[in-house]
Amino acid sequence: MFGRRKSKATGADPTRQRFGAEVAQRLDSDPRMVKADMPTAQIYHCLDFLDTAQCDALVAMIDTHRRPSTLLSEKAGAGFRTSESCDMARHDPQVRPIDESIAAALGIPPDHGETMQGQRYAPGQQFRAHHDYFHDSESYWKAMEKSGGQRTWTAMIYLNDVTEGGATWFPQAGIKVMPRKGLLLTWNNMNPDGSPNLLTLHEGMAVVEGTKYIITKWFRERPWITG
Ligand SMILES: O=C(O)CCC(=O)C(=O)O
Ligand SMILES: [Fe+2]
Repeated sequence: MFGRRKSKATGADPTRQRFGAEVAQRLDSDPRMVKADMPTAQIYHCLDFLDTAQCDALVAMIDTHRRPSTLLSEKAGAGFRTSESCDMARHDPQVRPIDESIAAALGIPPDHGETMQGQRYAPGQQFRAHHDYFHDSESYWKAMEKSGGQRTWTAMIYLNDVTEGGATWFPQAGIKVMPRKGLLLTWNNMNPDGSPNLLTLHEGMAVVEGTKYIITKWFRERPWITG
């Protein structure tokens, strides 16, 4: 009689609240994980999450497949995301165990993860300040709602050391993370009540010298359907 209620990208949400709490509990109980000391956002890191050989193998794949990065939003202008990226083949024997180990560290079923993204930044390239969660106001939301819904946690791994620049900066949470080979950085894009956390605004700062390679995983609130 009332039709199906469409879920929204924003506002408090019990599913996202539970999701956030369960992942935080998992990370808190893992001695490898270090929690950033701040009340405003849930941000963790883990040194040497990947070893040198794993990082080098992913870098080689990114170099083979890279193409100019794209954006979901139609509102961002030129220069917003100037890096190169690629999808990392999910079932590749070198990718799959890494994909699964990230999901296991967060305690999220692997099918909630979007395809792992590889990214490469040459000097001067950057990803300007953005949120990883989806906005209701954007035209992409309808499609995203059907393919697993909101993005909850992000996990990133730096695949090399960068000579200068290339930090991941959260200007509102007040934290800047320098690239370090093998380091995993992960954060909850939601608040404890399941609403989007505006303070997770972050930027991939321009590389000054060297080249920056990372992989990124975005985890949805429901299984991500590849269509
Ligand atoms: O390059 C970085 O440090 C940040 C990357 C990022 O924000 C993303 O992939 O969503
Ligand atoms: Fe991001």
